Amino acid sequence: MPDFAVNLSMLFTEVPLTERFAAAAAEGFSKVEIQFPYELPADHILDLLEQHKQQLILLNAPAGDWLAGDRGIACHPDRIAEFRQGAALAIEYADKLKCRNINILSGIVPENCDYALAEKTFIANLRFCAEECDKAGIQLLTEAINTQDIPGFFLNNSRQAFALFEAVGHTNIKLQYDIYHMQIMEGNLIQTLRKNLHRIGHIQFADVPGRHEPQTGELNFSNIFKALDDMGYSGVTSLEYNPSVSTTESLSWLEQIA
Ligand SMILES: O=C(O)[C@@H](O)C(=O)CO
Ligand SMILES: [Mg+2]
Repeated sequence: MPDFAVNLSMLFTEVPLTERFAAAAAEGFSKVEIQFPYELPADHILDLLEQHKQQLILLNAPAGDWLAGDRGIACHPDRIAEFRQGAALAIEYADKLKCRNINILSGIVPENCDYALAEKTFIANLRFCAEECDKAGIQLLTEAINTQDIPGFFLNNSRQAFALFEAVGHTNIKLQYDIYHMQIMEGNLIQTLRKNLHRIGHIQFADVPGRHEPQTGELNFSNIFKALDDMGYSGVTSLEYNPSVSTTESLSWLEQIA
């Protein structure tokens, strides 16, 4: 079975972020991820991780002004300085929290922005971060996100990601493969994972449709997890779904299929 982690930004939201570490530990999770940890000082998060003997395995770099509609700014030509400042903050948090993976969100292509310029900006920002993360011993990731949930999101399928990696030309960049987004955008999950495992650094999942826990939609997670084992995937696989019931109740699939 995969090495599971739980996303504390989407699960255990019944309680404030500071209490989710304990809630996750009570359900047996020793690995956690947080999309945007910046609302808490890194020292506070470190205390919580140590208290609950947990490892933070992933955080996102700041993604602009989420409430104003930003979903990342790495492809925004006019915000390169802001993006790089955010990347530095992400590395500072990751360093302090001993977190070995940072995810960069490309963002939505800005209105009236030439697509080629957005692509060029994203490539340059990924190259810059790949190098900065490399120096800090951190794996840089970027995630493809479906365009139903986020219309206009620049990076939205695996083929596009792998072509971009060629253009970036740095070894320290891998795909954060989110099974939920990829089922919506391209399907063919197991074959894509198997063929590209060497370029995939982290996996997340939710069922489709609805983005809820396994067994609520169309995906056969029992087969997917078995295939990941069979292909030798040794990374972490994270629960990143909106529970359709309470978080604790939503975990019943773990006993049934995992
Ligand atoms: O899939 C997602 O939505 C996340 O992994 C994420 O980081 C966007 O904030
Ligand atoms: Mg995801």
